[in-house]
Amino acid sequence: MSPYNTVLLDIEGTTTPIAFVHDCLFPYVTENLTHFLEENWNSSEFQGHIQLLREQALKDVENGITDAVIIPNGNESDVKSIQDAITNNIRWQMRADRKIAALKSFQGYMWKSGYDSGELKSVIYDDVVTAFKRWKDAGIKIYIYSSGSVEAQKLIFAHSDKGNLLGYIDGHFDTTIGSKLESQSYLNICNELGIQSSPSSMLFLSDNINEINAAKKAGIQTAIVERPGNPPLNFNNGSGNEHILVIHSFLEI
Ligand SMILES: CSCCC(=O)C(=O)COP(=O)(O)O
Ligand SMILES: [Mg+2]
Repeated sequence: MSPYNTVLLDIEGTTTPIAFVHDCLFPYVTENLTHFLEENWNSSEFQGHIQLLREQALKDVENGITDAVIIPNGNESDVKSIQDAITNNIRWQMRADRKIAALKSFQGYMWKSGYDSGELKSVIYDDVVTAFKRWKDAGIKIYIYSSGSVEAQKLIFAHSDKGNLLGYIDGHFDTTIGSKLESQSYLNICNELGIQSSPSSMLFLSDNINEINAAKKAGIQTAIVERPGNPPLNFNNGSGNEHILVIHSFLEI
């Protein structure tokens, strides 16, 4: 690996166990949804999130996604029918684990209540904190790029089992900069950070081979992170992935 002065980190499967996301964060949304909709119905912030979900559902239908759940507006339907449609829409998107900005920002908005009440506390791998300290001591900048919304990312690092880690992080990116599966998104991040002429000065760590390949194509250095509970990598000869550096802890870098 060549020297790097910026790291870009995925969250789920990389800094945080997939199990925390699927066994704690996602059930928090599905189990509390009905009550949350009733409690927050008159909040303008809440209605802003619902409007994003409504617009996304219309785009989904336009794009031929036949099982998309349309959310009517107040002129078209009564409150109970709208709430049922929102519930069905969110449950459908979460079953499919969609990495769509409207869903992700709604989830982040709901998780805030869970972190504030103490019901949620995130899990960050031990080596991540040690690596954060080492990188900071070496003057290396730390950025996050996750499908989770920026708000949700900040909550994960602020309310972790290792304490508030936000002070280590120089900035956050979510899919509003582009899909994690497209090289252009990584170039956009380099542009934002003013390192477009030297993308190889950045190291991207993720558990997802398709994200790693997209970042590599943009000229960024990469390593794939294999954590307990992540799906097996199965890099067979001929897959084209044999040369990708596999790590099990950030301290191997
Ligand atoms: C950071 S919010 C919780 C995780 C989440 O919803 C998600 O989609 C994370 O995906 P990642 O890109 O970090 O693998
Ligand atoms: Mg991930």
